Amino acid sequence: MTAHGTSRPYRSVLYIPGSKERALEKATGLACDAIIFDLEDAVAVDEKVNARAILAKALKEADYAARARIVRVNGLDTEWGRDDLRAFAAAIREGAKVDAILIPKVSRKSDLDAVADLIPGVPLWAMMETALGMLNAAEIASHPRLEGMVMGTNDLAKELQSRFRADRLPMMAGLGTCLLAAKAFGKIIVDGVYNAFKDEDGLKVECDQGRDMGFDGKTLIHPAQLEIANAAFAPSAAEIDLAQRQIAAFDEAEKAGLGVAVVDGKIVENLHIVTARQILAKAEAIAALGN
Ligand SMILES: CC(C)(COP(=O)(O)OP(=O)(O)OC[C@H]1O[C@@H](n2cnc3c(N)ncnc32)[C@H](O)[C@@H]1OP(=O)(O)O)[C@@H](O)C(=O)NCCC(=O)NCCSC(=O)C[C@H](O)C(=O)O
Ligand SMILES: [Mg+2]
Repeated sequence: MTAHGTSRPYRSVLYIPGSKERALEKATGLACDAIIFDLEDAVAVDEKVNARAILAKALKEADYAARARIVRVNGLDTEWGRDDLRAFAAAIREGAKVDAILIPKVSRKSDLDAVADLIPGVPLWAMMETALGMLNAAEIASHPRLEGMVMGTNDLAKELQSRFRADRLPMMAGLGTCLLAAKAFGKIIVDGVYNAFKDEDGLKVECDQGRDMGFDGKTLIHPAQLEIANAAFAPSAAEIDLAQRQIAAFDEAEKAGLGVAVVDGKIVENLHIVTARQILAKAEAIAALGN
């Protein structure tokens, strides 16, 4: 379940530079659950103002259907941040469909307050990518306007001066801390990007690790990464089958006045049924998307 008790999938969350008209158009037909329309690091300084206008137009005119539309603005400590927020507050009033505003490099809860005042009524998401943000993850997650968190593992690696490892050992303290914070406050949390976008095997390893940890999905930078993320973060056929059998066995146990059932040699209690129902709800939500 996500923040609002729904099972909206966030298996694949694709970044698209706000300046790239071809990619903005292409995304209307891509099998991603959500799109981060980026005005920050994917957009060159000379393109910042132009990208804002291109993106506002796309979000008014293009049909992104069920995909969640998340706009990543520039930080308020840059010359573009305030104008990005003003432009999108106006675009939303004029009919642009925006599901959330994503704020980069959130380090404190007060970073969210500053944005919340400038764009009332729109859910906020936070990029978790600074060392201070890791230390303040719980208070950031507790913000009432916050709906989701996105790991920014490139910026985090830069701050930590860590090196890439396939097992992501240097990232684990930050990933785990943010995951705990998001889950404690019922927020969505998606994993960071895998930069080597032609390396399918490496991406699969990272997606499986993120799924095992409990992330809702993975941020992606190229359409070629969608299929692997969608598969990794969807309930597998075996998980669906087990969930169905657990629910049936537990129903039978309850009818017999018992609080515990046994399936495949393992105990099933009420808490496992909560998980089983979540798995089935997510599978249904994905089936409804048709991809
Ligand atoms: C990585 C890329 C620069 C590669 O671009 P390109 O060489 O053009 O790729 P292809 O020729 O293979 O593209 C094939 C077609 O796919 C479309 N395309 C490419 N990327 C996207 C995309 N992201 N979304 C939608 N469509 C896309 C191309 O237009 C081609 O279409 P067609 O003309 O029909 O053939 C490029 O993929 C790219 O720019 N990716 C996004 C990079 C990005 O957003 N970076 C910022 C986010 S990462 C980050 O900042 C995370 C965080 O903050 C942190 O700190 O970690
Ligand atoms: Mg970043």
